[in-house]
Amino acid sequence: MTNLPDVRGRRVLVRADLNVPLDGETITDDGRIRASVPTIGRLAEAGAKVIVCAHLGRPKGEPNPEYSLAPVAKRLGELLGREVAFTGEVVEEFPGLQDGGVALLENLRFEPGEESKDDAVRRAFAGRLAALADFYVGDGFGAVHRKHASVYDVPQLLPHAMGGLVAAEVEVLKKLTEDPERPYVVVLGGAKVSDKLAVIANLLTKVDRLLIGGGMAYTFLKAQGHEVGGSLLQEDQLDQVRGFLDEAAKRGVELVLPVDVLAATHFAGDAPFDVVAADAIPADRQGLDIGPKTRELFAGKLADARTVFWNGPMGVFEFEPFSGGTRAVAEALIASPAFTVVGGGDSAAAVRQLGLPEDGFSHISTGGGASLEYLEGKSLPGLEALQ
Ligand SMILES: Nc1ncnc2c1ncn2[C@@H]1O[C@H](COP(=O)(O)OP(=O)(O)O)[C@@H](O)[C@H]1O
Ligand SMILES: O=C(OP(=O)(O)O)[C@H](O)COP(=O)(O)O
Repeated sequence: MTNLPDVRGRRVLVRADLNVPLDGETITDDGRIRASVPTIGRLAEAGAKVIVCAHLGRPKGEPNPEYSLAPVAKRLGELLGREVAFTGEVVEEFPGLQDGGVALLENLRFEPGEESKDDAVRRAFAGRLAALADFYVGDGFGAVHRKHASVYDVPQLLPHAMGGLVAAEVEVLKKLTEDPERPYVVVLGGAKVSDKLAVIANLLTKVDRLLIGGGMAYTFLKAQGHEVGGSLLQEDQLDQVRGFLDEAAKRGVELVLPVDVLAATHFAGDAPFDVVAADAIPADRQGLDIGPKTRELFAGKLADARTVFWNGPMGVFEFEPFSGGTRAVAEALIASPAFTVVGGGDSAAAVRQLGLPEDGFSHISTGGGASLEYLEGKSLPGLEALQ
């Protein structure tokens, strides 16, 4: 941490990314909590009164018990080896917090001010958060691309510092932006299709190859004129995607799409499915994973890469029958001598859930969208505010 004066006895607000996958109240992967522990622990050791704030999921500005951070408070306490105070309030002063004590606020996205596009509304909420503390530490790397109150506005109201996690993530990603060894391949998948389509225009100016799988692939297949049945689709971005296909061809960037998929009857782990050609998805089916030919195709396209960034699972890996594509890409990266970076909450969780060795990658980042926007060369609100 830089620029932070002696914190003993002072109140420090830490913005962390604790957006972990949950099954009911059970945390299925605690990677992001673990990644947040060093900064929080160090501040507590130094005698600060640490108030942690974070979001979970996308509850859209209103309280929703499904997205409560209560299970996260419990897990954070276990990992820190100290009690974490949690009252279920988004803005809470914790007057009884001792020096070295840690508290967690409830999900910031329960308040409309957190994500508001209206600067005044966002700043008003930021003011309430800033009033809780004397200092701010920005350590939620996975959210630094969001112009949200806790990420962008609060650091403008308080003396602030960049947390160790954000600093370490940026250090690694810098290597990918400064003269990456080629071929440079980016693999995109996952479900945040709209967000990730937005980064492709810029990536096409930087990479040699772009492999597209997961829920991202179907908007491309549809843009090529194929039916995709009930697969994930960003209907309003088809024209934009046609533009990417043209632009890639013009620039000589290889844009590689699935040639086959696992087409399931519905979205469930036990749904019947068939392997079908990517241009022959039946109308009553949805693609939940890339097929075996695509796995081989993608592995081949990764074999000679010297730099790889991968964000977004290739299928619904949470369901075992649809985890094979994600496993195949992960294994291709593990086998590769390239500089390999995996980013994203679910992508990192997938690597761990599939029992793959984390040290098989050069770096596993806690941020997917944040990493992609950094690689685009964009200025990220949460980094800008910490400069
Ligand atoms: N074909 C698909 N259809 C629906 N969801 C998919 C598909 N492929 C992957 N997904 C889902 O994408 C989610 C992860 O997406 P995303 O949040 O974009 O990744 P990350 O968190 O790594 O950035 C996973 O929960 C996975 O089930
Ligand atoms: O999960 C996250 O991003 P990621 O899926 O791109 O890794 C971050 O917590 C940001 O969440 P958001 O994409 O709902 O703003």
